[in-house]
Amino acid sequence: MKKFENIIIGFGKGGKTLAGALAKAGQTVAMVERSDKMYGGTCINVACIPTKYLENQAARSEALGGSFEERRERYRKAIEGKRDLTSGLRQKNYQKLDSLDRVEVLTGLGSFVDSHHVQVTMADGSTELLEGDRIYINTGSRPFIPPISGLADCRLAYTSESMMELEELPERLVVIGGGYIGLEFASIFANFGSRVTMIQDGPRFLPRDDEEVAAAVRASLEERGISIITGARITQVKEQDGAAAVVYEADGKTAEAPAQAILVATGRRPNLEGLNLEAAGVELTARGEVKTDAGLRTSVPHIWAMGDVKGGLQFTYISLDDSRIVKSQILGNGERTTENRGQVAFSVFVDPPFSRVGMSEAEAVENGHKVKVGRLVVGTMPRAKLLGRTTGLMKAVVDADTGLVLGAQLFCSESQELINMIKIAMDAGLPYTVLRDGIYTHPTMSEGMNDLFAI
Ligand SMILES: Cc1cc2nc3c(=O)[nH]c(=O)nc-3n(C[C@H](O)[C@H](O)[C@H](O)COP(=O)(O)OP(=O)(O)OC[C@H]3O[C@@H](n4cnc5c(N)ncnc54)[C@H](O)[C@@H]3O)c2cc1C
Ligand SMILES: NC(=O)c1ccc[n+]([C@@H]2O[C@H](COP(=O)([O-])OP(=O)(O)OC[C@H]3O[C@@H](n4cnc5c(N)ncnc54)[C@H](O)[C@@H]3O)[C@@H](O)[C@H]2O)c1
Repeated sequence: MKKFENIIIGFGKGGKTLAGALAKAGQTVAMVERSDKMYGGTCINVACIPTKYLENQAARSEALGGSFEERRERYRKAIEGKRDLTSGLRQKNYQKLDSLDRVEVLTGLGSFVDSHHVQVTMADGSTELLEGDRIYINTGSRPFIPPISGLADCRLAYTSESMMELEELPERLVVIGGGYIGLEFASIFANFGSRVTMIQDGPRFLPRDDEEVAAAVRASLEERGISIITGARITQVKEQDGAAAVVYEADGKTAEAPAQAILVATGRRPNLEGLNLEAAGVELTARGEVKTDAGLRTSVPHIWAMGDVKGGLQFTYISLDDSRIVKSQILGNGERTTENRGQVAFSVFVDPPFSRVGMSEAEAVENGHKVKVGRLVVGTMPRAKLLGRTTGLMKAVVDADTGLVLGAQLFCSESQELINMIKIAMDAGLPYTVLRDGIYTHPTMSEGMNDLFAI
């Protein structure tokens, strides 16, 4: 049996960052990762980085235009390029931890034996027993596959991960789900040249976002040829002769969407497979997530959880911040918690990207604020014009009494960068006039703040 001060199960963003910090502080760490294809976690291998690479390649391909055959060839090259990128990152991530004297990386499935012992089962079936003073669960999430008749057996149905290994560009793609993965893949494959249909169950497109901005996002996707069906009940997936069809009911009618490929993007659930949490006495929430307090401690005092496995927002930067919170508990003064981490912004990388932070106008009013709303049509901005990226709308919500920024929704080129500036202003408690009256470099999208906040 090997003894460590810290055992981390899962080589995700939170886990690897914490491992480095603990080792730097002189502590020993065992990093347990079940797959040699996943060093560095979901983000760099099968999620954020490869999707954003493909998003960039797809936009370039769309700009070049050409026949479906030419687009198909560019798609194949992009898949190859994506593999090179992720394998390079994976190797770097492994080396970065493996090169640390106090860290040992063990490649095998981690399972609790009791609250201080983890058994690691390697690919060849051999096992190693570890003892840890403190244990951290960072096992991420996996796709939820809804119980739709014919879906589980359909060979043309993919998750986001298997879809990115698809060698051939499908002529027709049906995306099930209108969340972040659904939107990003719909946008990517439309830019590569597939005919895309997106089907979601809920009646409202982007249900948590400002209606006017959501309508602008929808109109832009539809103009790009993506067909969006909301309020649908999918009843069956059919497959015959190398083609598939998604059967659904919407507006009181039954219809079929034909497909060469179906992407299932209906949410992700905590990855607890094989962990044997009961043996450690770690409790789950009613939703099946690892239950944690504001310091990310589980129901067992020397076990913590970070990232997707503990539920809540599923983003790489949340897992990263979770590691800061745990580090603050273990190595610091325990001040940082989930309650004081500040505003969390989101960006969905459609083309152009859509980003938000804080409250929408409707949410602010519901929360009892008297609001002032700024609105900017992106097509009027010099930067948007010179880039030829004139699609978009920005909205900002300000508390009319205090002048504090309550939120912003930006659908425009570079919104994934702009939103962080607004987040900082909100965290710092700056009045909106600081953004309104700032001197910005020109010609940039940032200078839009002068007009957006001129309210
Ligand atoms: C297609 C897609 C695109 C995304 N795009 C973005 C984006 O642009 N920006 C963003 O911020 N977020 C994005 N996300 C979300 C983001 O990827 C996740 O929130 C993040 O990767 C979760 O990290 P984590 O630290 O919780 O764990 P992960 O990175 O998921 O790591 C968990 C690790 O644990 C391992 N593991 C699991 N069980 C065991 C076990 N029992 N023993 C040993 N090892 C185990 C897994 O193999 C895995 O390597 C995207 C997600 C997807 C699916
Ligand atoms: N840019 C980013 O930061 C980024 C990108 C991709 C994914 N992610 C993360 O990954 C997570 C998972 O993404 P996701 O898109 O799978 O989940 P999601 O929860 O965002 O969306 C799921 C969608 O599927 C729909 N749905 C569920 N069951 C359905 C059914 N039977 N028929 C039709 N529609 C159905 C839901 O209404 C919803 O539109 C997200 O929480 C997100 O945080 C982030």
